[in-house]
Amino acid sequence: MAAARGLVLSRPVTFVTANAKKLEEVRAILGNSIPFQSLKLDLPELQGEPEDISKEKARIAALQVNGPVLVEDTCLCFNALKGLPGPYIKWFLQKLGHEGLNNLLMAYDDKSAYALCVFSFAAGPDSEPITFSGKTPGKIVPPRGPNDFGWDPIFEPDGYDQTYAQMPKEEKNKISHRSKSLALVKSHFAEARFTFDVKNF
Ligand SMILES: O=c1[nH]c(=O)c2ncn([C@@H]3O[C@H](COP(=O)(O)OP(=O)(O)OP(=O)(O)O)[C@@H](O)[C@H]3O)c2[nH]1
Ligand SMILES: [Mg+2]
Repeated sequence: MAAARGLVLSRPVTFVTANAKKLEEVRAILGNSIPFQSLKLDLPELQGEPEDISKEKARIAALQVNGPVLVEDTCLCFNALKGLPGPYIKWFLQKLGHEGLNNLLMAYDDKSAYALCVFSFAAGPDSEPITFSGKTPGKIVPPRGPNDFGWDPIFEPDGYDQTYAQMPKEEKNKISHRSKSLALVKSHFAEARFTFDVKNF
């Protein structure tokens, strides 16, 4: 059936990530709101500002998939360090661990931080990616809770006495950087009136 208005995507959106925990959360947050499939690829990442990193990931992903893609880049930003480690958190976490990340803030009273998630959508290899940013403020604390996703045990969102890791998943998914960013993605899809030509899926 032809769409009355808007853009028709003749292929499902592919969410490209090498991170299974991200995918799990994206599945839980999106539910059936946007039909998507996933592809496990570790995309190269530019250095620089979060939006530019995310957009470039989307450009590379759209070329590889040759169709519509969603990607995201996640940052953990310490206010005392003027936003660092930011997009480099993956490597800081890998090298320093939770204790080392806490130690980075030892010399500062200000332990405040924010989690930032920047999704990018590219309709195809020839389309300029659009970004959607979601931010959750909080603070860096000694680790509490299960250690099954990145820096969740050391991030305590403002207004909560639990770390992301201690919160039930549904609770984290209601207030997280990722869910805020995905809320914007969802409204973009609703406003742009993307229609999925499901017979091609
Ligand atoms: O505790 C966490 N709670 C989260 O909600 C969360 N989201 C991402 N991360 C971690 O932060 C780094 C981002 O780097 P990142 O965006 O480049 O991800 P990635 O390389 O793992 O996957 P991708 O780039 O293939 O999508 C990686 O170490 C991720 O594991 C999180 N940790
Ligand atoms: Mg990455």
